[in-house]
Amino acid sequence: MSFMTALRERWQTANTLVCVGLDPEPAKFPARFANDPDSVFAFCRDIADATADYACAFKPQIAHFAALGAENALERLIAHIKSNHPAIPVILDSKRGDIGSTAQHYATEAFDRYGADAVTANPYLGHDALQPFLDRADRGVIILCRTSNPGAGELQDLLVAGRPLYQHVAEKAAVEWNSNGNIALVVGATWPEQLADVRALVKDMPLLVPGVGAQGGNAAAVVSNAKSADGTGLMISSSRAVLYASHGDDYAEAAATAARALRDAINPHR
Ligand SMILES: O=c1ccn([C@@H]2O[C@H](COP(=O)(O)O)[C@@H](O)[C@H]2O)c(=O)[nH]1
Repeated sequence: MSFMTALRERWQTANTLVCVGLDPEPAKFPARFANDPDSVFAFCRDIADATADYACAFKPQIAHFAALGAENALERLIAHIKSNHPAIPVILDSKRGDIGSTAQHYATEAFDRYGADAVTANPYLGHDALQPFLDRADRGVIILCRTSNPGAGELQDLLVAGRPLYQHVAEKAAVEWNSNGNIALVVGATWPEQLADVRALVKDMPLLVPGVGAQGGNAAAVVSNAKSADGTGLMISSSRAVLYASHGDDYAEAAATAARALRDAINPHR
């Protein structure tokens, strides 16, 4: 099943728009993991299992694994999710972008090495650099459009032909680049007005929306401004606020409670 079909099915059957981010930081793990050489895998597995009922997608962030030399843990984590939660698509957040011949290797890394259903990608190099990802029609390509960080507007809001650059990205993604129907966009929860602008440009295209929780974005405003016509269209992603809801032995239950609370904050506004 393609990423887009799996995502749409998951939105409907699980009634959730929550994407659970998997960003391991061993210094924040509960004490019980202190002497566990496999703590990165074990902690993320426990969080995924505890939050699965509330997740429309999981989003491991590759730098959090690579910085620890824990790529093997990432491979096993994605394999675990696919075996135990096969209805929940996995987004590899790696924000890749390079010339086409190299991008081909990044596509192989994301989709074949790690087995991700979707990958985040940087559009700055242009269409040809995205093509190796876009060619994998069964996988999702989630393109950075208006990121959640404080400095996002420095380049993304620059006026080009009278409109901010991020709107050109949204329009090209929707009109020129999406021949396989496998594109989604990243727009930060911290920018509700820009979310509304992007939604108006891309119709029902899915949006990955990081920035609720630790970055302070308002989930209700995200949904009101950016839901699609049928009240879905969003993967509202939270990492630290879910992962580290408790540093004690109740870490998994606390993560489940945080994910459920986010779902319940979202759904009344759909
Ligand atoms: O614009 C963007 C794009 C990606 N991210 C990633 O999402 C999570 C956010 O983590 P929180 O702990 O929920 O703040 C993280 O992996 C980022 O790399 C983003 O924040 N903004």
